[in-house]
Amino acid sequence: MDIRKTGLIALIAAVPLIAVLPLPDFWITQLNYIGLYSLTSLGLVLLTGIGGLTSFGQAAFVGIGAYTTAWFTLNLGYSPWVTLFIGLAFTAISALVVGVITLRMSGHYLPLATIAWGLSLYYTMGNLDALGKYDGLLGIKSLSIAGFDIGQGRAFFVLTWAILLMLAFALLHLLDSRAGRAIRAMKGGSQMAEAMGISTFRYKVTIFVLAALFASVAGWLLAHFQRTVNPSAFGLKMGIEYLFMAVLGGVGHVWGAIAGAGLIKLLDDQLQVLLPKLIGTSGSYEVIVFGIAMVLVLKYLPDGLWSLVERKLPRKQRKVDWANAAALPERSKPAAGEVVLDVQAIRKQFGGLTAVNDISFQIQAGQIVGLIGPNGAGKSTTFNLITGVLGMTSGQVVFRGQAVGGKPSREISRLGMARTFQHVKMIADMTVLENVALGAHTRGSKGVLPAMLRTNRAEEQRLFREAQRQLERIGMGAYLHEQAGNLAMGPQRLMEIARALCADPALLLLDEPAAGLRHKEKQALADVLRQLQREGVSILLVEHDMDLVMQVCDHLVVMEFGTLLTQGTPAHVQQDPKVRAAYLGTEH
Ligand SMILES: Nc1ncnc2c1ncn2[C@@H]1O[C@H](COP(=O)(O)OP(=O)(O)OP(=O)(O)O)[C@@H](O)[C@H]1O
Repeated sequence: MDIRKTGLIALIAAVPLIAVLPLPDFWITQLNYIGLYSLTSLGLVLLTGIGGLTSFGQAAFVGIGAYTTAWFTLNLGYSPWVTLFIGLAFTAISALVVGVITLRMSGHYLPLATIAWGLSLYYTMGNLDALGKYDGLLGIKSLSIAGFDIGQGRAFFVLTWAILLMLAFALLHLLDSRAGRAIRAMKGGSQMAEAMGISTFRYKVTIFVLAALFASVAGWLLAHFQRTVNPSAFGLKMGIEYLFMAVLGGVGHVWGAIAGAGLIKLLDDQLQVLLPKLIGTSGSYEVIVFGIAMVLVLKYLPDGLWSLVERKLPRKQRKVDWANAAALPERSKPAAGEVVLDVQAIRKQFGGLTAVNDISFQIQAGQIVGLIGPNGAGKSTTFNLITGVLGMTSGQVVFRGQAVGGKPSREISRLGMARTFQHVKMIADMTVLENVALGAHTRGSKGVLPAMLRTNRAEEQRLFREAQRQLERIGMGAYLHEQAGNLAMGPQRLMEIARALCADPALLLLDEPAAGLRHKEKQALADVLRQLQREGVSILLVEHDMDLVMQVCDHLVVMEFGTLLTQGTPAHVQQDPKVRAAYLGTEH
């Protein structure tokens, strides 16, 4: 049995064991708090560590869960088992509203917005008479099942840690799924994910709500454990502390959330006693120590303390269980000779600079068209106009008979236009197979909940089967389980092509696929492109390597200073004096 499995079994077995061992009550209470804090910091692993969205406002969601159950049980006599769901509903609604408003913001605006949200909820809780103002609400009843008190001590420990472990496993399942790969793809920016047809905004809102729900469950438990609620537990200071826990533990790792919460809770208690003794006066000196520890961790161990453990653990290879999975549905392919792409006088102006000046060309089914020109000619901009990454100033792009100008890149990609990037965009810590499966995102449908409940297995097998098929198609069958970040440039670029092919595209757009490749790798790439062409794939190739372009292209479009210099067969273009002059930099 591998060490990971042993560790997990030990963790699961520890819960009932701790409950029956004669541990002092103090330690059970400590573990109860660690469990409660871990629930919130687990949400932050998803939101901040995996999704790349920083929130200082999680404590406010803990507050919504806590105050809802307190108010409904105290004033209306509802059962806590009902108020849990009322609290979750309130949390979901408020997270949805806050999320929809703030998650379109980028950079530092989002953390600032979550600070504002955390502050405003804190003062709302502190100023409402119905919520007992800053004194809060007292006399909340303990949790019980059939008259048996499970709201304190060991029983509460079992309840909290059972919920925590259940959610931790649900999160692990989520991260290893179609939805999880989409969430992981957002961290380095939204461009790659959107090009895979993923609505990054929808996933951002989803993980924001999910993290808030985790916090809400913690709030519900906390209210019945402490039997009182007041705003101080849900203010900005706590919001920052939750973030500390997640970052210190290892914000990218599920188990890091628990490690971080445990460490902060235990250190906090010890330092509160030790530091005043050492310094000789009382004060919140532990905050200063945490601040320094945080800076050191961020500087020297940005992936948190859990990454030290993770490094020591053996990597588990995914079990190949999809050999008999059903094939994914395929889109209808263009007939030979059909115009797949019709670029009609597209123009892009950046202020006074016309980067693309009324460029027109067509691609027919099964053709490889090369878009060439000196540096700064406007090739990448043209590429981005076609794929919807940039909006055009004027003109139109017709893809398979449909005008796509003005559509966002994810919609264009869903119509069957798949692309690679000039600078490879991938998730370095995922395997090649998982990266490639991301390309088939729009060919699956299972979302977050089926992933957490693990009812998505059949679809996952179909996606992996397709990813393997595409990797084998381009000769990368031996790399399935390799970590993508460990690949050399050549295989990385091939991996991107396999990922694009996973979308079952009618048109493949390759942005400088030969850049950084060695001679042999370029030859292999040329073979792959010719093979794809034989299989009926149409390709638009932006490329500087003239040998490759002349070898594989049927038709060339030459640009210079944003304008169309000429177009035609490679032989025709090679003979054109204007092209020679453009490349040699002479007058024409
Ligand atoms: N976002 C932008 N804002 C302003 N100018 C831009 C922007 N993107 C590109 N440009 C300008 O548009 C022109 C065309 O750039 P583009 O990157 O499309 O050329 P290219 O042919 O792809 O060059 P290369 O081969 O070096 O990648 C350049 O003068 C560039 O500086």
